[in-house]
Amino acid sequence: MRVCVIGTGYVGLVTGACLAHIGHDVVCIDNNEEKVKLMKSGQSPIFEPGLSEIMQSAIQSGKIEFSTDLAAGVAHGEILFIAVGTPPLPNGESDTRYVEAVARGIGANLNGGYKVVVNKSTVPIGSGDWVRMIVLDGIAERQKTLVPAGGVPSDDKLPELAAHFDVVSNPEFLREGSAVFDTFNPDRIVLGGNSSKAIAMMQELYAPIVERKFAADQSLPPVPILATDLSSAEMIKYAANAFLATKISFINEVANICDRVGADVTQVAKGIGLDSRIGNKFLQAGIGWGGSCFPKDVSALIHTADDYGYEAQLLKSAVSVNERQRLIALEKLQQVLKILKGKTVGLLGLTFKPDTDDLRDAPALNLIEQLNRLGAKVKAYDPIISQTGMRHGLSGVLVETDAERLADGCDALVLVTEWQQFSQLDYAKMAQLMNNPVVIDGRNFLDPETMVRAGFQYVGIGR
Ligand SMILES: NC(=O)C1=CN([C@@H]2O[C@H](COP(=O)(O)OP(=O)(O)OC[C@H]3O[C@@H](n4cnc5c(N)ncnc54)[C@H](O)[C@@H]3O)[C@@H](O)[C@H]2O)C=CC1
Ligand SMILES: O=C(O)[C@H]1O[C@H](OP(=O)(O)OP(=O)(O)OC[C@H]2O[C@@H](n3ccc(=O)[nH]c3=O)[C@H](O)[C@@H]2O)[C@H](O)[C@@H](O)[C@@H]1O
Repeated sequence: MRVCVIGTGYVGLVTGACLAHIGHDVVCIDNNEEKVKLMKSGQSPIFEPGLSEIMQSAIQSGKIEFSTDLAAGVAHGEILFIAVGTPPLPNGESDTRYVEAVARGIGANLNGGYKVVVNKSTVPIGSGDWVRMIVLDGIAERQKTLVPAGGVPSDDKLPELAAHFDVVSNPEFLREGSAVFDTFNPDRIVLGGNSSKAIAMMQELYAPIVERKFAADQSLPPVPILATDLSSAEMIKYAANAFLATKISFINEVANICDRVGADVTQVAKGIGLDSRIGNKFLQAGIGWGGSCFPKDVSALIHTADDYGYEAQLLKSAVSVNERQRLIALEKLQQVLKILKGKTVGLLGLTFKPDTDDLRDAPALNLIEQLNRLGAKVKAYDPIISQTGMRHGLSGVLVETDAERLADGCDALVLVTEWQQFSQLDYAKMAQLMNNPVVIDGRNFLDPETMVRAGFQYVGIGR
């Protein structure tokens, strides 16, 4: 099928490359010229395992193209994905201006053939109908420009074009760091909309994935497709992220109680996770959830509830537990070192989770800010950020090129991100290079006994 993906970030580029990999003809549009230039040369502007490989093979087989030309993308695609960002506004509400610009642009460039406009971006509930309205506005604006000078505006073609597109909500559930894997191995595909024609086209688009043709385990039953109305699909996305974020806040709260009573949260998580009603995923206690989505999506849902006069108390608590948890490493550093002024703290990891280069709303950023405020010097080593020099949004921290340089002269280390590489460092050597070999394990990732044998004082979260 002919697909156009507008917005080539973590979601758009992965979606475009994966759809090209399974045989569709994809045009990816972005208004960032630098990014488009890079992608045309076969390079991915983001770090995501497996992405460059499938991008390059799709380029070679002619299945994917990159462009800044929205008109050409709209003309090409029978399915048009909107995958631009929806960042948070200061009041927590979702900023939908990029979605609006794209929807208007789609309307202004519709060419008469039937199109499915797909909301892949995470958008406030009700956005499906709103996007339809904006596309219609775009069509109407173009109609006006087609009127000859001095002529009477005519809406003649408007009904025809308006009848030739439908809007579908197709929320995305991929995780950064495993985005390609998640796209080929989804737990479900949600399709919201009221046009059976549009839903049928989406089912055709996803058929190879549904049939597990590109799955890690091809013997699994087909991927469930859930067809819903627009609003329910939009709500499913927010509810899923809010539930997962709340689950993490829950285990972090339990960890803080464990710390006080002398229990070990890693054992407690195992014990409750074996109950199939609870499940063992997303029960890893630590320094809190971050990233580009959990914080903004939970805030947006709270804001939506507020708009309808409902106070989302549980969600607000999940957020406040998380805000406090973001500072737990600082509390522990103060317990061990007492005074932080003049001390040097080394951070192992900067990104909000492993296997990504994404620093958006990373817990490391809060920690750096607070340590600076208290007069500590902060250094960091991150396997990706240290290598690529992608330091956007980073200040008040010296980024070292390896873990031993990081350890040199430190009064404590804090493991912020559980990069797999951090399980294989030469901690005995690192301990010798430090002023004071203390490690705060912000992700309960390291083995306490190994760390003690290496000469460290080990402090975990709730263990
Ligand atoms: N990052 C993630 O893991 C996930 C994100 N989402 C949602 O997907 C959406 C996109 O998120 P990301 O991919 O992280 O965003 P991103 O910020 O990485 O990428 C957005 C892209 O859209 C481009 N763009 C903005 N305005 C444009 C326009 N008018 N025309 C063409 N391109 C334009 C930007 O240049 C950028 O490349 C958001 O709504 C997010 O909540 C959903 C699931 C997972
Ligand atoms: O909407 C989105 O953007 C995406 O948000 C999350 O994906 P992502 O943010 O990429 O990464 P996660 O693996 O969910 O981790 C989010 C945060 O929670 C933290 N986390 C995760 C799991 C856990 O047990 N404990 C914990 O503290 C991570 O360290 C990270 O800071 C969801 O898992 C995806 O399903 C969703 O599509």
